[in-house]
Amino acid sequence: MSTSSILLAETQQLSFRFGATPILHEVSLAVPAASIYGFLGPNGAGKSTTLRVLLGLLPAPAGTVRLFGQDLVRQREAVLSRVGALIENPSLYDHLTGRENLEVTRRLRRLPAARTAAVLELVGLTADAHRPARQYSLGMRQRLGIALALLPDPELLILDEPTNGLDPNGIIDMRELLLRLQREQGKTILISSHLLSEIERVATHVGVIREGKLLFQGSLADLQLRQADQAHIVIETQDAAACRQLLPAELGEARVTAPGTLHLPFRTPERVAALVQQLVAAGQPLYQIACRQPSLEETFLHLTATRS
Ligand SMILES: Nc1ncnc2c1ncn2[C@@H]1O[C@H](COP(=O)(O)OP(=O)(O)OP(=O)(O)O)[C@@H](O)[C@H]1O
Repeated sequence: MSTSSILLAETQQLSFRFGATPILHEVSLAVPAASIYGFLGPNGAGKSTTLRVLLGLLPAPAGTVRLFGQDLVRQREAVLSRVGALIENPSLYDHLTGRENLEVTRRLRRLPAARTAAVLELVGLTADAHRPARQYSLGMRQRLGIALALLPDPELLILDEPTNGLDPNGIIDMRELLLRLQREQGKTILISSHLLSEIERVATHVGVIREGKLLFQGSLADLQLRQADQAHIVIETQDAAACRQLLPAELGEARVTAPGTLHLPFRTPERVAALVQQLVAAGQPLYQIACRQPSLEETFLHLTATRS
């Protein structure tokens, strides 16, 4: 089996209810080893719930959640010892310095003394380690939270919306940290966000969830392919409605978006050429014709838009 096909975190047909309210519907998440897996969806989609089930913080139906190929329920302690997590904001002692915050946890967990300096370095907080946590910016607090999660040197990091509320510099720092952890430390990172733009530059894989259902899962390249599928052409003419009437077979699925503008799905260049010929033959002026491809963000928004 190749490295990329080994799954470090996996749910199969995971369904979950809070009381009588169904929250997750048969979610089959597959997080490959060495990936940065962006788990995306709007607020309330079920991201945190899924991550909590993966971390054993919410009860999981037996046999449906695996970490490192092992059943979470049966091997709970063994597998969770290999996972580091930051869920919501980190709990910090504000009066203690960054270094002291780490030391408290390191001693409690009986980890080697060298780990504190190592994780401070990794998250870029060495120079600020002597300052009380209360003086830290939100971005620094999040990075200290990640340092805490990294103390036992876990193979898998699970981060729930770590960029929430960060300013652009904080987002850039976080992006660089994630890349460093994956590339230099070989970590696998599962990170949730409601904004594609915050993670599209670092994610290798994405899962898109809406209303508790996984709508898309694959590599970022797969999402880009889906984007290519949604390309369409825009025709500027004099009377869009008249063109549609003249060529019902060719323009039946076109949308008239302005008196002289038609939008229709792009199929092949040959079909575009044929359409242009037919419009001209029918005596319709063609002012402009363009092929438009939605951005990755538009593809994501289209996926997550609530359908009526
Ligand atoms: N303890 C709870 N009891 C009942 N319902 C809950 C509980 N926690 C979350 N929910 C509901 O479960 C659904 C999914 O919430 P979840 O927090 O997993 O979404 P999310 O995608 O992480 O969104 P957000 O970014 O807003 O946290 C929401 O409708 C939420 O109201």
